[in-house]
Amino acid sequence: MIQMKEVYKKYPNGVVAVNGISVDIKQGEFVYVVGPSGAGKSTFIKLMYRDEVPTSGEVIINGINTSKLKRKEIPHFRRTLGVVFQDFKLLPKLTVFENVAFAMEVIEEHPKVIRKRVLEVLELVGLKHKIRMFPNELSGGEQQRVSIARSIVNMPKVVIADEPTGNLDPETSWEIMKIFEEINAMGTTVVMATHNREIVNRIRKRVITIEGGMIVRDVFGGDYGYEI
Ligand SMILES: Nc1ncnc2c1ncn2[C@@H]1O[C@H](COP(=O)(O)OP(=O)(O)OP(=O)(O)O)[C@@H](O)[C@H]1O
Repeated sequence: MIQMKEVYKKYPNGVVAVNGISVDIKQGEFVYVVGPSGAGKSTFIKLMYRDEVPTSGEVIINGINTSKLKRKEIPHFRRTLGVVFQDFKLLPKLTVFENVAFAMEVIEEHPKVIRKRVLEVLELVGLKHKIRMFPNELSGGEQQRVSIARSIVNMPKVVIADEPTGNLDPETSWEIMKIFEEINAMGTTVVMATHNREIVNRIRKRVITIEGGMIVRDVFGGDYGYEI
C-alpha cells in the first residue's frame, strides 16, 4: 500500500529532511506520525502524495513508484489519494457542495452520480444542512469537515492528513478525529501527522516517531512518546 525503501530527501538548500526511512503501511491501517518541529514529518507526508520526490530511495504508493510518474500522470495519481491539510485549502468562491463536487467533476463523473455521492459524504461529516454555504460562513471545524468530505469523495484507498486538527479547539478536534476513525473503519488507510499528544494517547493506533529525518520509534498502540 505505502512503502518507502531507504528514502532520503535533501532540499536544494542542503537540508536533509528525510535521512534513510524505510517503512511499510498496509491497507486499512491507521498511523500517526509524530515528532518534534522540523523533524521531517511534513516532508515524509509530502513524499506520499508526490508533492516531493525522494533524492534517493523509492516511494511506492498503491504499487506506483512516485519517482517514475510522468508530469502528466501526477494529477491522476493524486486523485487516488485523499489529502487533508491544517489550513483546509477550500475554494472560497465555491459553496460547500461545489467544493466537494469539484473533486468529482475533474474526473468527469456523471452529474447525477456526483450529486448522490457528494450528499452522501457531506452527510457522513454532518454537514448536509449547510451545502449552500460558503467556506467563510463556516467555523474552522466545519471547514475541516468539508475538506475531509472532499478528500474521500472519490473513494481513495488512502487518506493522508498533515496536522488536520492544528487549527481547531480540543472539542472540535475530537469530533474531527471521530470522522477519521469512521473513514478508517470503512477500510481506508489513514496516515496523520499530528502534534496533538492527547489524541495520540487516547485514540490508540500505530505511532511512527520521526526525529532528525529518521524513524526512531514505530509501535502499535503507542503513546505520543516524546517531550517537546
Ligand atoms: N521546501 C523546503 N526547502 C528547504 N527546506 C525545507 C523545505 N521544507 C522543509 N524544509 C526543512 O526540512 C526540515 C524538515 O521540515 P518538515 O516541514 O518536514 O518538518 P516537520 O516535522 O513537519 O515540522 P513541523 O512539525 O514544524 O511542521 C526542516 O529543517 C525544514 O526547515
